[in-house]
Amino acid sequence: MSETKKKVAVFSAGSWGTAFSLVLADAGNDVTLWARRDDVVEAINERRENTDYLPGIELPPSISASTDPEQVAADADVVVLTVPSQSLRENLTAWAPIIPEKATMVSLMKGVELGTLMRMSEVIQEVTDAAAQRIAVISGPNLAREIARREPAASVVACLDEDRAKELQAITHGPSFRPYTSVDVLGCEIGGAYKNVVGLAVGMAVGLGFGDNTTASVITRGLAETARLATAQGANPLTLMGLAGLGDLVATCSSPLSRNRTFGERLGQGMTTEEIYASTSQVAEGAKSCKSLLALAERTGIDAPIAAAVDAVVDGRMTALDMMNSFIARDTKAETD
Ligand SMILES: NC(=O)C1=CN([C@@H]2O[C@H](COP(=O)(O)OP(=O)(O)OC[C@H]3O[C@@H](n4cnc5c(N)ncnc54)[C@H](OP(=O)(O)O)[C@@H]3O)[C@@H](O)[C@H]2O)C=CC1
Ligand SMILES: O=C(CO)COP(=O)(O)O
Repeated sequence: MSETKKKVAVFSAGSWGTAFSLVLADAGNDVTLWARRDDVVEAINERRENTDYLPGIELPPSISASTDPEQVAADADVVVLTVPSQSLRENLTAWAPIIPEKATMVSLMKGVELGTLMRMSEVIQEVTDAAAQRIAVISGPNLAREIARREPAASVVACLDEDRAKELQAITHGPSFRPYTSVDVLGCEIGGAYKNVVGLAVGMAVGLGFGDNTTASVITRGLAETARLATAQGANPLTLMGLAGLGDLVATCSSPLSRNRTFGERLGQGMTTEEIYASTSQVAEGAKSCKSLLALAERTGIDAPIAAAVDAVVDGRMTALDMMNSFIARDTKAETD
């Protein structure tokens, strides 16, 4: 449990921002949530519930919300960022001037920026001009709804500054949430972004009606692909075997709560990407990040057959069934397990 109460600003009040606010509140901190819509702020402050994203979950008085970023960021010790990956740069450009200079910035996002191929911590560093040691990442098997229900879960707090990672560990450790520290920011971020792409592939297999042999094969080869890219970029291979790698991959690929797996399942059932976007506003980060991860793999000289095939299905250049067949076909460089 938190020894020192901190003031934490959380941008924004989607499913993970709200659930993570509960983690912070349970650990004894004061949390201010930024939401861009008045109705979300009113529901949180008046009804003590985020009816849009976490209906039925009561929010304690230590969590308040506002649409005013300046009010949210004022005097914050920690600023948590949890907007969709592809809008982070635009959002943070507006918020950078109001973030207190001493505050630790924490990314909860799992994606890689299109075009620049930057990880979220790199975008934060570039936009705010902060030292990399001031930026942390929290990533692990943390499906928002299960966290909000206080089901036990663990996660990784990664920061190049180990003392800062330990401080964040202390202020997030609560009755149902167990954070572990790491200095491997890169490994955690590649693990978090890649598992969404593998979750899409597994969802496609499920949507096509395939069983556990298929999904286990995709998960395992997906982990190999993730580890190949992450280690080539400089990550510790053990990170990919931990909570932010294998742990998150298993949670995402097994759970009907995962938006990426659900998105893949719909593709597997024959819906197009456009039809899926028209049917839901929920974020499936892997549908965008597969392109960035594929480009990152190409730039690094790494074979990434699952990311390539997922990208082709998302773009409508390949059917989900062809993707599964390409997975079995002997058309990649990898021959050993
Ligand atoms: N949900 C989960 O279980 C987990 C999610 N994550 C990661 O957290 C990040 C956020 O996901 P999550 O909370 O689930 O997403 P949600 O779809 O639940 O919420 C998205 C939030 O971002 C806001 N938003 C959407 N577009 C913009 C924009 N252009 N500018 C500013 N705000 C915007 C939404 O506001 P509005 O309601 O007004 O549209 C909403 O508050 C992702 O990177 C995801 O991978 C990580 C771990 C767990
Ligand atoms: O990152 C997550 C669980 O750790 C959430 O996964 P989805 O974004 O696929 O819902």
